[in-house]
Amino acid sequence: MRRCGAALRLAIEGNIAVGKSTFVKLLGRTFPEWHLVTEPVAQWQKVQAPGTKEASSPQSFGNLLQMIYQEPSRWSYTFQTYSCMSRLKAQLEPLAERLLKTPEPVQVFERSVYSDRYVFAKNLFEAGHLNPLEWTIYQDWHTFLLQELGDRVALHGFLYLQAAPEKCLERLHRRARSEEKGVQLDYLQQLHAQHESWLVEKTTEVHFANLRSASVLVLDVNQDFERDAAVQDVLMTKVEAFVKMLRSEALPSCPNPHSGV
Ligand SMILES: Nc1ncnc2c1ncn2[C@@H]1O[C@H](COP(=O)(O)OP(=O)(O)OP(=O)(O)O)[C@@H](O)[C@H]1O
Ligand SMILES: Nc1nc(=O)c2ncn([C@H]3C[C@H](O)[C@@H](CO)O3)c2[nH]1
Repeated sequence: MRRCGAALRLAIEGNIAVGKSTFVKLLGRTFPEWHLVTEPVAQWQKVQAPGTKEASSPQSFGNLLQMIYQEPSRWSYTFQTYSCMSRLKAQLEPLAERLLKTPEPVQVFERSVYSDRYVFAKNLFEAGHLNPLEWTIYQDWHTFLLQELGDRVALHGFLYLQAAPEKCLERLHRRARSEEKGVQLDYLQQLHAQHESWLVEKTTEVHFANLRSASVLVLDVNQDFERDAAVQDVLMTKVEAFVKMLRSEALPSCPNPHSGV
């Protein structure tokens, strides 16, 4: 159970190009006091030695995102170790000073150590790009690390942005990220099915009790919310109600600092 003053922790999940980054920006405008953590794509596009800053060491070891799309069987295991580690680091970052002063802090992560396994790595294994030995090793360290870290990496809820794979492909083409130019509809259909099994149908076997009990808010984002204030309002109202519900569930005995009592 969450202590009074501890942050409520959420992750945004959804298919490639469904609009997560766009949604994060909208959350930032609507709830400026929330702490939002974007997916570290730039880090995957330019892998550098740990502890080096671009100014001090311009050496990059390569674009891992491009490598996995070009040669998935060669690079899937490497990618999933790196993506999961970067997500773990983000989820373990201590609360920013600014958030410590907020009465009801909220942290929102773009994807999580859970989608790393139950969407992407699982899909790569089922597609034959992770071999059984690699998948076994990945799952072994993933379970071990997350069980050891316990509540430190636990999330209270998920905001699942749901849209048809065809819509995601349309947006992916519009965004035109060079590494993704070979992405086909069938890959987005596979990832859509993984999200649905995990977050909606709940048929994916998960290995963490706190993950099973986390709530999921499904948000239909087929409609264009980028340029439509009314659609944005509907989405933000749902998020606000979800957060309120999670707070009352996780903190039944904490006084509400906004209630004036
Ligand atoms: N609801 C929407 N309607 C129309 N276009 C959208 C919508 N949301 C996002 N877009 C557009 O779709 C493209 C992809 O959006 P975005 O980069 O936010 O996706 P993402 O889910 O963060 O992608 P990734 O999975 O690669 O991190 C962008 O060009 C964005 O402007
Ligand atoms: N293989 C694989 N595993 C992941 O955990 C993962 N997370 C994100 N991505 C890809 C999707 C977008 O192209 C791009 C930005 O989201 O990175 C991933 N690919």
